[in-house]
Amino acid sequence: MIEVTVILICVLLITIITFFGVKREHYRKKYQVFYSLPTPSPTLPLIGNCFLFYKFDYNLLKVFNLISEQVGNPCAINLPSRHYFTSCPEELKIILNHPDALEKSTLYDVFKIVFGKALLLESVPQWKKNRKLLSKGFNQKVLDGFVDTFYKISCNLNTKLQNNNSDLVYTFQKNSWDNFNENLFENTTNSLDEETNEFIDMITNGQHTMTHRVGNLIKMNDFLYKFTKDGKYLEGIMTRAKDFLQTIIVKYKKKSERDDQTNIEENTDLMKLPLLKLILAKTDDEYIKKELILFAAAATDTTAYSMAYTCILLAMHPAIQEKVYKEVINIVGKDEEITYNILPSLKYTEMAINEALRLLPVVPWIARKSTADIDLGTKVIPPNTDIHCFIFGTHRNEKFYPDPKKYDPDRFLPEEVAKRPQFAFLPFSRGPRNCLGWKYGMMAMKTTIANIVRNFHISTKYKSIDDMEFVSSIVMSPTHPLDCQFKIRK
Ligand code: HEM
Repeated sequence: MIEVTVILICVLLITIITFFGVKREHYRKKYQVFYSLPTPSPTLPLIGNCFLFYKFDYNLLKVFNLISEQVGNPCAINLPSRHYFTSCPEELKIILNHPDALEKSTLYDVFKIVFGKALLLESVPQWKKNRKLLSKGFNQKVLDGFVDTFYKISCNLNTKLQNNNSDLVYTFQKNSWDNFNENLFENTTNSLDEETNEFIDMITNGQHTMTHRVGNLIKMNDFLYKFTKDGKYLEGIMTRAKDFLQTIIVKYKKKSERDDQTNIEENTDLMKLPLLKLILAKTDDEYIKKELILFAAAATDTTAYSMAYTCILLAMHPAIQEKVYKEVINIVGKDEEITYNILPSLKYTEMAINEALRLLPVVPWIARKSTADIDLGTKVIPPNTDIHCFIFGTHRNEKFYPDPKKYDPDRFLPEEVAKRPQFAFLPFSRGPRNCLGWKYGMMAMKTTIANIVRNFHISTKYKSIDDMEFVSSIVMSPTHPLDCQFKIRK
């Protein structure tokens, strides 16, 4: 009897070992290329390549540029689990369109403290529902209705730029904040007339504080983080931000009590429905505030930095600036209002902005997570792998952009665009989970830049983009005030 039991146990053990052996071999073969990708060295026990974040003081741009240059691209990074890193347009096309790469990377978990269940980080099933609903706040009719505000506020901006003593980026942040409040919160702010703005400061400081969690194993732990100085600081910011939003919500609710009570969720033919109304239709108070914070942050910083970079690049290239000026004068005139129907005709202005977004992409990096195999043709990425899409690297690849550091809007002539892979240009990301506000951003930037250029000669001391230095957390910002002068055109 004992002998039979021993034989049975042996057979069972051999079966189990063979089963796992075959499975392991199958796994190894399937993901062989992925597991043999080069990684930055050294890879340290427990922390892998996380030390790179400390080494470069959490400047993600420096870390990713170093990896690109030294290891090559695509490659893998150990953070401490194995992450995939690419800036190759053909791969980005597969990844960003893939239904199993719509989840956000676990690295973004550090931002959940602020954005929580908001659209940017929400997991896929709920994200799909929310995205469908909130997209209604950005249909073309709604966006066209925003342009008179963009124009009005850009006129106020011009009066400030004449004697601009404050930081260029800060001035543009105030401009974007006023745009955003009036268009999307139905709340008039005059931050351009104020010295400082608390909410903008919170967005800037909060973002840097959150990024310092990436790669820090203690700070990445939510429980421990609460007891750190940064954790307490961030909690303070959140309380103040929520108080601010509460006043907007109360104001809006009072106003809408007087309006007719439309059932927003069921109404499918909404021509002009502000984003705030769509978000407030939800019942979860915590969700509402985090979604509002996300939109405020997403809309303010991104467009502000991009407009500041466009101005600097135009200042560095007077001939290009003159071409934009001539287009605006020919199409709009010197003093006429810039209206929504004119915007599509400002083609060269758009090319100049696109080229600025290519050269200095305000969001230089995004990260997703695979929920199943992602077959890239040359390799298969396993499920549960973090995937880093290094947009900055794509935009500076000389294969698609010869002399990549040169500012040349003609790269965006239709015939030039047609020569490149579509995913070689992705400042707003691409695919179903791209930037929801990209059209809003482009329309705001076109109106504002056109109105600036027709009124000012812009100049700067910089001769090349290498005269400036940038740091990247979520958005890429300069490490110093930007030098830029605005002299009124006679
Ligand atoms: C120059 C301006 C802007 C740039 C370069 C930009 C860029 C981006 C990028 C790269 C993403 C990440 C997409 C991904 O993970 O694949 C994103 C997401 C997002 N952006 Fe923007 N953005 C800009 C302006 C705006 C504006 C003006 C708004 C709102 C009014 C906005 C709202 C959002 C939202 C809600 C998401 C999350 C989308 C989702 O996960 O479904 N963005 N943006």
